[in-house]
Amino acid sequence: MDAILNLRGTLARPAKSVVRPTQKEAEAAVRTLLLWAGDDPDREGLLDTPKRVVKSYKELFSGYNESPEEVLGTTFEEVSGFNDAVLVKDIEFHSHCEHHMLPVVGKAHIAYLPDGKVVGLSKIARLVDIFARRLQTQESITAQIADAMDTILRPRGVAVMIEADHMCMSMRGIRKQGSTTITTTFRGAYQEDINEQVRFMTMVRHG
Ligand SMILES: Nc1nc2c(ncn2[C@@H]2O[C@H](COP(=O)(O)OP(=O)(O)OP(=O)(O)O)[C@@H](O)[C@H]2O)c(=O)[nH]1
Ligand SMILES: [Zn+2]
Repeated sequence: MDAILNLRGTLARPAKSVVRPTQKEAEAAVRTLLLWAGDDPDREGLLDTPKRVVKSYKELFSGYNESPEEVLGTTFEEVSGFNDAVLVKDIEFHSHCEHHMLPVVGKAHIAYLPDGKVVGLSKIARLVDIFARRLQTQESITAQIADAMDTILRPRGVAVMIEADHMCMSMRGIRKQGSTTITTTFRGAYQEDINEQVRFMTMVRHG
């Protein structure tokens, strides 16, 4: 054990220190799983697999090292008084379910009603990746995106919709192909005004 990892993104989870294993320890764990799957980790094709898996985990779970506060920290106020809805839709993401560690593939649609300042559009897509690149439930990603937008940007309202396919539903277990899960959540004016919700849904579906 060589490092204490201070989990960032306090909006998502309470700050907590976890002990991160060394790369060698992580590779040994992958080797154990290869044996558990019934294969021979010493055959040529699998020799570098533990190293590759550990490297890919760094990328797939990079969201633990990133902070929503930093990403949404840069805002612009010079927008000629614009204060109507901004919707970024069809933001594709890849995540992993926290129950089976299997892929969740989907799209996020995020709208907000600015209150004097707007955020760079790419930052909204970055925010999705911060939460997607962690072990998640779809409900949690939805709520965490909305909470981050709400508490950091302080807009008049936030709406989030996520549509995703869960591999743990199709590759294993119940094995139902093609089902999609949709989650929505609303904050501020979107929560209070059903017309804003309808407008959001219409913009998501019809542009
Ligand atoms: N609500 C919710 N459930 C999820 C999500 N991802 C996976 N699940 C579900 O988590 C549940 C875990 O159920 P368990 O009974 O503990 O585990 P399991 O025996 O592997 O369940 P099965 O998938 O039914 O075989 C399953 O019903 C999954 O479909 C998610 O994002 N949100
Ligand atoms: Zn799952």
